[in-house]
Amino acid sequence: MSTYRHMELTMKLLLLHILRLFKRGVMGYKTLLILLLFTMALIAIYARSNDSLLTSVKNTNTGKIRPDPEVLCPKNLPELWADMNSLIDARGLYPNDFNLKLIKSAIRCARIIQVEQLKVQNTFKWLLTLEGGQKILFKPLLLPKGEHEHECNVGCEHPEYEITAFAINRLLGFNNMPITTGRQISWFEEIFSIASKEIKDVMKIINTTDVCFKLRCPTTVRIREFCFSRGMIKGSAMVWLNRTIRIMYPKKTNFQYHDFHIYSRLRNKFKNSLQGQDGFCSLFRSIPPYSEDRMFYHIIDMAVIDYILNNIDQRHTYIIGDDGKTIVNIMIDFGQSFCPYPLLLLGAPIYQCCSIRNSTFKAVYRLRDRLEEEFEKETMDDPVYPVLLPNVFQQLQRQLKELVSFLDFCVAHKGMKNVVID
Ligand SMILES: Nc1ncnc2c1ncn2[C@@H]1O[C@H](COP(=O)(O)OP(=O)(O)OP(=O)(O)O)[C@@H](O)[C@H]1O
Ligand SMILES: [Mn+2]
Repeated sequence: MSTYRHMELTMKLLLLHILRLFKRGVMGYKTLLILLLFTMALIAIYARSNDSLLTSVKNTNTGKIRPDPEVLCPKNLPELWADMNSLIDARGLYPNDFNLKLIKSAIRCARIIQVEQLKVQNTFKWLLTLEGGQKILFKPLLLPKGEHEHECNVGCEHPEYEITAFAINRLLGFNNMPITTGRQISWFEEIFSIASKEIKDVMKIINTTDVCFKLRCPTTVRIREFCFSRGMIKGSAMVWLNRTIRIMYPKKTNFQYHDFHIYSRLRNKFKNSLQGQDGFCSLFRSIPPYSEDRMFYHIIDMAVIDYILNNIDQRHTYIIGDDGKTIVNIMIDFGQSFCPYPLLLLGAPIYQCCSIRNSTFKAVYRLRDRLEEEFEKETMDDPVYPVLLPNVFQQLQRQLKELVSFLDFCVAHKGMKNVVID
């Protein structure tokens, strides 16, 4: 029971006791009056303190919400968001020389003006509108870092892996994942006053300082309560693309990128093709749009990142460019990364096809030699820092090394000029 509920009951009992004593003639009118006045004063003080509880939490948290006082919050937000959105083209979502630091600090500290609950799929998520109009997909960190609720994180996902995926996507020069960073949000200071009844109904305020909600991870029976101390919620914040997002389903077949995956083996007609048969890659390449180089090598890039992150959930996803025609390949959905089991088949597009873009090939080897320092540089100022626990980071290092060994194998068997494509 909360302290306040306790106080309320104690005061009611005190009142009853005073009245009982008066009835028994133990006290006179004067004593009764004094005691009643004293009790009423106590109730008034209690009511005031209860009323100001939200404010008092708010006050103690002031100054702690902004992640890093060193990073100034950008002022010209509407222009900043507009510039960012105008940079999307067929090559990706932002250019190599883009000022990510500035955008990330804007995502971390811009005022939240609207919050919507997105239909809960695998992950509890809010769609936030930040000052200047940019929408952000916010997924709170629920499970403790490194804890696996279910095999391969199906069910309750890990939003810190979205932040990791963005860093790796960036370090490999793909630049096709929507910009993602950690953000800390205060329920009391930033959400409460703008939240709809639907959102407030989900959240429970306990002891008026901790905010909790109950959630059943879709694949598990158990309902868990997740609590945020002082209402401070950390999570991943991803730029929302105001576009139609589509998943690639090649025409006249149910054959798609997922067909390489161990998890989709059961659902597709090509299940036997996955068992390392040589013909699989040429079959894949003969199916539009994978007959087109740009599409095929995007699949290889996806396999690179999925292998490094041991992620089972990615699909070939794209948006349409400003001209209404061009396909812009993007990468999303990494909350199920770092499956604790080795999933060799995630690397099938690499070791079966043995064909990769020169830029990806070089970036993979470069990253292998500098992963620790580069990842640290990308994430050191993140509010969710350290983004990965040491054992998960070691898994990342291991997976990257294995990926390099696939490429070594390809080069040894097919020769560099047949593996690396310009
Ligand atoms: N940055 C984004 N911009 C626009 N739409 C997005 C973005 N990220 C995700 N979406 C849309 O929201 C859907 C759900 O997002 P996401 O896959 O990240 O959530 P999830 O809870 O992990 O769901 P899933 O069950 O598919 O794993 C996506 O399929 C996509 O259509
Ligand atoms: Mn997901």
